Amino acid sequence: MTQDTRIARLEQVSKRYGAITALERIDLDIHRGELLALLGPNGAGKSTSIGLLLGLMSADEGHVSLFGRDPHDIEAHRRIGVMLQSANLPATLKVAELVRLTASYYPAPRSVAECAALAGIDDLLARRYEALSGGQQRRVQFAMAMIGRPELLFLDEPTVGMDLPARQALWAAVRRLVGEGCAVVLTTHYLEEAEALADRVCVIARGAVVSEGTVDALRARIATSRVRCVTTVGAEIAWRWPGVVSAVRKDDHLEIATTEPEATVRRLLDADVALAGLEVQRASLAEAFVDITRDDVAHIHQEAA
Ligand SMILES: Nc1ncnc2c1ncn2[C@@H]1O[C@H](COP(=O)(O)OP(=O)(O)OP(=O)(O)O)[C@@H](O)[C@H]1O
Repeated sequence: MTQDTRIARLEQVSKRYGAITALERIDLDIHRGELLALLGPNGAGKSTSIGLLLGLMSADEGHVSLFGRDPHDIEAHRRIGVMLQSANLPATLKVAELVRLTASYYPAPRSVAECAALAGIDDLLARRYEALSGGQQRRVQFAMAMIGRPELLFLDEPTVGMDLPARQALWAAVRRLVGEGCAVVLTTHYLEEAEALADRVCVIARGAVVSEGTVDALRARIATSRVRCVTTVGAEIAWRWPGVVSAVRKDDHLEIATTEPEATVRRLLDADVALAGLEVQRASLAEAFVDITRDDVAHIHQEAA
């Protein structure tokens, strides 16, 4: 018998806010040790899904569980860490005090020093929280979310407001936590963030899961690759080759979309011995996301019109 690795679940869950249906019979499993990226357009139901798993609200229908328990259960809460989009923290406390206070809630927390090093906040410990920049506050919130050695960490748009080095440092820290066996649920609108970190991606739109799989599986839904090079070969010639979906000349570059990149590259090299600057790119997760959610985004815009 295979071991059940599911540590958090939404089963056929519906959630309504008055007349608005935020989630409609959604199923979502989070497995031990995985990094699950929860993606979707604005208003898709990501925060509501997380809110239900955290016990911040109750489902109208269906079943929600956290470590096999009710999500309000204090024992379940001691096994999770949370970084939400907004955090109401006592602003006048120093960062070290905030981190220590959070640690006291957990049975076997990291030391403040270890946590500060991992979150990159050593130089902020003596500062008052309210005096920090937005990006610095996010780093402190991350430290507070992981000081308890959670088995499951919820990160809701964790890198909003962070500069590139801070973002990359957080990615490295998240990778380390996952390497130690911590499961992570990440919501983000930065698709390169999901691409860099996720084992599995779940795309939610209009309250339901519309696509689920590895980053590679989602990218593979887009069959075309881009081939770009400096060449004298004309677009009208490339159009005739098998697999070529489009060919466009931009200054001295030829840009080809093709379902058979290897065959296209072979043709190009045969046709032009002086060809230079060859680039071949598979579809990105961002392109796959646009494709998967195209109908839903169009629907949202129609409703707004
Ligand atoms: N407190 C609330 N009262 C009424 N409607 C709400 C409330 N919270 C969320 N909604 C609605 O429920 C739907 C799902 O919202 P939710 O915040 O879960 O989406 P999201 O995917 O997290 O969006 P975003 O990417 O914008 O954060 C939206 O239509 C939203 O307007």
